[in-house]
Amino acid sequence: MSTESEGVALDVDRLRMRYGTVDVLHDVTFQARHGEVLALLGPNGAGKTTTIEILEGFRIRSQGRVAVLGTDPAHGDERWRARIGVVLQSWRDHGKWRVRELLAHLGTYYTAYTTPEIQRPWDPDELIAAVGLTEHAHRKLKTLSGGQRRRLDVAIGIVGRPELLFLDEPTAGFDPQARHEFHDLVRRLADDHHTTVLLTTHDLDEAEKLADRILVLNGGRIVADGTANQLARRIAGQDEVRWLCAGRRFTERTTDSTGFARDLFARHGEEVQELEVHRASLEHTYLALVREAETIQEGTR
Ligand SMILES: Nc1ncnc2c1ncn2[C@@H]1O[C@H](COP(=O)(O)OP(=O)(O)OP(=O)(O)O)[C@@H](O)[C@H]1O
Repeated sequence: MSTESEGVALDVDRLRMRYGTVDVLHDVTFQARHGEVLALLGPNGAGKTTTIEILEGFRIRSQGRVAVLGTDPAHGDERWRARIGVVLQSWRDHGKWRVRELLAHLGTYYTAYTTPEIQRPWDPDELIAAVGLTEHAHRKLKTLSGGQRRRLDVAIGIVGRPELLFLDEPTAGFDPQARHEFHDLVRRLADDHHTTVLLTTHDLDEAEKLADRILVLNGGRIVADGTANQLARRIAGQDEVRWLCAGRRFTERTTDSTGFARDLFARHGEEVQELEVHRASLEHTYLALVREAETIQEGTR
């Protein structure tokens, strides 16, 4: 049975990439299930864009096995490509086109790839509403602001209702409201449409808010893979649980705060008040993971 039929949308096994004589990806291995949102984090030059471009079929890997929706992206055909969405850095061409006109035009390409499960393309007016561009539907592209263009980039990436969406730093340049709306849109794509999403970002709050799982890439190696909670625990070890019971304040450290809280309520019921669970922030965790990986890599040089 193929991994795709087992619910795996992305399957990357010992992926290597070499530019000239320099290895920039070393045995990168991870999987994503259908409907999962994965954030790829890592310092500048870690290999995030290279990884994404290999998965998109835009770069040919040096070694390793890669399956994207069950297909090797180096040999993906048009039908495969129609199932993938890519949000590229800003769409600069077609300045004279209008927003709705361009989306309706690009959408026609996907009609042939409609399946019983997925009606392609996305209705242009619904799509424009989903990315918050309704007021600007009839504006020419060259008159859009940077943030509005970025929303359009996202709309172009999803017009074919992709089953898998790649987003490379999608919210760079967004104002807080646009960022918030974009986060809602990505969560809706994953939750309601079962779209798998792989995004790169330098915004740790974004990763924490959006991602079901976080991968940290450093120096071309995956140095962590897990939920924000799991990563925090790996570094900080334990959560701190605080609560008030019969007028007294308590603090306890635990590796299983959910189980701890369940027991607490089972034992003390409504006497438990003001329950708080604190864990290391993702920023703290991320910096510690990158530092830890750099120490190990220096030791092996
Ligand atoms: N075409 C290329 N030829 C040679 N080296 C390259 C090429 N593209 C990328 N690299 C190198 O590969 C490494 C990984 O680059 P990549 O762009 O994948 O990193 P990144 O994690 O996306 O970085 P950033 O956060 O800065 O976007 C870097 O050392 C970069 O200099």
